[in-house]
Amino acid sequence: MTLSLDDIARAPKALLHDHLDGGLRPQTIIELAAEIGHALPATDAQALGEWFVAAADSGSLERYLATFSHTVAVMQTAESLRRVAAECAVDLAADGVVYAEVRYAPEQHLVGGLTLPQVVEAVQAGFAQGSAEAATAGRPIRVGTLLTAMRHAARSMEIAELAITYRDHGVVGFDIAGAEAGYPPTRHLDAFEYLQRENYHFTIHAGEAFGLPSIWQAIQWCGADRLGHGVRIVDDIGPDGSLGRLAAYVRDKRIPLELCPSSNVQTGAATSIARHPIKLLRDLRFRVTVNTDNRLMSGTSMSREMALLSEAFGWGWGELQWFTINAMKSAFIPFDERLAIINDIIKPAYAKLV
Ligand SMILES: O=c1[nH]cnc2c1ncn2[C@H]1C[C@H](O)[C@@H](CO)O1
Ligand SMILES: [Zn+2]
Repeated sequence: MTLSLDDIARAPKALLHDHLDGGLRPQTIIELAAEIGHALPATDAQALGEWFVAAADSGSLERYLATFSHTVAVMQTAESLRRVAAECAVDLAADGVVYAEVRYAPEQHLVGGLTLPQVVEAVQAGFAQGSAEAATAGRPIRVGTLLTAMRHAARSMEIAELAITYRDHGVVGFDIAGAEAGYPPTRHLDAFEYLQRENYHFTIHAGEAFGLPSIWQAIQWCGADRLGHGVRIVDDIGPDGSLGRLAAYVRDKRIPLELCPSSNVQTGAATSIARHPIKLLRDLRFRVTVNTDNRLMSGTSMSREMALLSEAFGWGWGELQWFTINAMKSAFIPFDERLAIINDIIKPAYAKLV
């Protein structure tokens, strides 16, 4: 059975890996760019949306990341950050996402003179506003934020401290992102060690553009709770399904993989949705989650990612519920709050659908 996009949009979903600066509405980019005189590659919303997808469809993570210069450019004031975050919450909720962790790199939003705390507070205000609007519209959503440090830069300790400062104000975790090759996670070991001493949670983009050494460092040196992508863990799985030591560790410890199917095809981490390692990883019962990464650059949504997988692998409500509960189990909010979302929202809704 293949599920339709509309059916899937009605089901509750949980999203752990979505970038704030990778999910703007094209029309919002156009309006914000006009206010500051930023030149865009297209001036009509439809054409701009298509430009992002085509430009990100490059086969290389570095070229994919180059498209963010336009979104980051229009997110340099408190008002623009607030607006983008509010719209993000509204859009995710309208797509049936009931729990989301949205990440962004505060250090990339200082060009207009904001301080790091001002950036965080503007984004938090936007999520509060957007979540309230979504609840009023009958689509309640809970949004937690992850603060990302850019792996080529040298501000990870500062960003880790920022995350701790705002841990009781909606910031639920930390991450590093950016070009992976040449920037191993161990460059930021001091930040990860600090966060561990603070009993905090973090994920690391690893195993996307670079393979097993990156995943191994993220887990065994840095202590990552989850892997951003982690898709290249398949390099440690034999043709007969036998697991190497690292793959076995990841599965045994139930380390969540934040898989992002469409993004992986665009950056060359997977050759197609139909050949995406998510099928093998699910069959082997890794802790697999489904994510959007960058809705603008992939022209996608959480429901669309699920629909693509349903079409490619014949997955139905049973599999979708499994992915959704996996994501909720792996969220960075407290255990009792995760359990409440699973038991009060997700399970009753899927019980009706299955
Ligand atoms: O998939 C990704 N891999 C590595 N870095 C990424 C990915 N998607 C977005 N980023 C970067 C670009 C953004 O500006 C930054 C913060 O969200 O994170
Ligand atoms: Zn990402």
